[in-house]
Amino acid sequence: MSLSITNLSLSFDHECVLENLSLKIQSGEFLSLLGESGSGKTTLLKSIAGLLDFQSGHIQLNDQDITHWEPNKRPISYVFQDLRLFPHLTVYENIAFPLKMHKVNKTEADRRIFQLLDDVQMTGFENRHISELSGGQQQRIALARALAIDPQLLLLDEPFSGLDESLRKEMGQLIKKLHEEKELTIIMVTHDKREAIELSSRMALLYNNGIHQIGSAFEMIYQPESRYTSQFFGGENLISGELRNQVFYYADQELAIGEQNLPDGDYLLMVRPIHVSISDDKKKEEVPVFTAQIKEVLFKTDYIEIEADHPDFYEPWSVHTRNHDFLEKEKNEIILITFNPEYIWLLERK
Ligand SMILES: Nc1ncnc2c1ncn2[C@@H]1O[C@H](COP(=O)(O)OP(=O)(O)OP(=O)(O)O)[C@@H](O)[C@H]1O
Repeated sequence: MSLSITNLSLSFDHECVLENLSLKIQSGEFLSLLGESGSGKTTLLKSIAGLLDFQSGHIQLNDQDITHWEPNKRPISYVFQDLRLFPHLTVYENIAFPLKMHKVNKTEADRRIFQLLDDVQMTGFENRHISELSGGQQQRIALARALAIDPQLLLLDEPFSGLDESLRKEMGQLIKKLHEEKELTIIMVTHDKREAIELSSRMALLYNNGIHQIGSAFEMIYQPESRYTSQFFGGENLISGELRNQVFYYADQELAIGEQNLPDGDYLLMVRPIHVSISDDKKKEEVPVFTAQIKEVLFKTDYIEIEADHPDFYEPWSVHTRNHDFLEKEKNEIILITFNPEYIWLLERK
């Protein structure tokens, strides 16, 4: 099932939240919606589900315009952040609820419920009350209930919030498995970038009442269209310079720019920390080498992060190393840092 949103605009009390937002997703896609708090992620999800009235715009599923359809007539399921399970009903009754609404007969309902319990690894829990389940188990039941009507589109609003890290991982794997097995189309709101990167096929970043950038994890992280996207995905190292005839001039060095075809002008060169390293010596093959001053040495779980500055850096750079000797380094000490010129990206300097 493909989804197409065209020029969606929505305001609350004259406060614009979404403006002329358009989005297309293909059947079987898994899209993550990311953005700062208040950027409109839940509002977009609820608009798709028909739970909010919007001022203008159209929503199509395949080629059918569903803009004015009642929420319960849409082949869409929504898993709310607070799950909204019925606490006084059993697991069985919770999953049976949407099936009753859709007038599915008892034999077929039983078949689906027991299959779903198996799918979410909750076989044997059918007679438990919701209050007798852990947070993670409740999430699984909410997911099973959402899948009961065999939706063509599954909307997940921060489905793993409130779970500890190992349960988050487990739930993530479960959703990924169900996505693949059932060929579901999924849109998931999340605050967790790593989760979005690991689970979804594309990501959309909401900003300024619309989709600021949409693309694969690689595009969002290594080929951001703006400083906003690059900052959102963190860890940017920037140096100012000028592009002339596909050659970038910065500090006292120059670099041929291959992949990006940009007009001449002022740009920021971006390098992700993974492609920046500490150089022991000024070796010939390491062309870009900077003499930088240590600002901070931070112990991270699996690596050491060094913040180092140079007069031409936009802000201090973040350099990661696994060499524990660097824990002994003091502030203001000088180190040589280099980067891999194959993994650079130019951003407009605004
Ligand atoms: N029912 C409502 N009435 C008035 N304003 C609302 C309503 N629902 C949301 N808003 C406002 O719309 C904006 C977008 O809210 P929304 O919940 O979509 O953001 P979000 O990106 O999902 O945020 P978060 O990440 O914090 O969940 C916010 O400024 C919010 O205060």
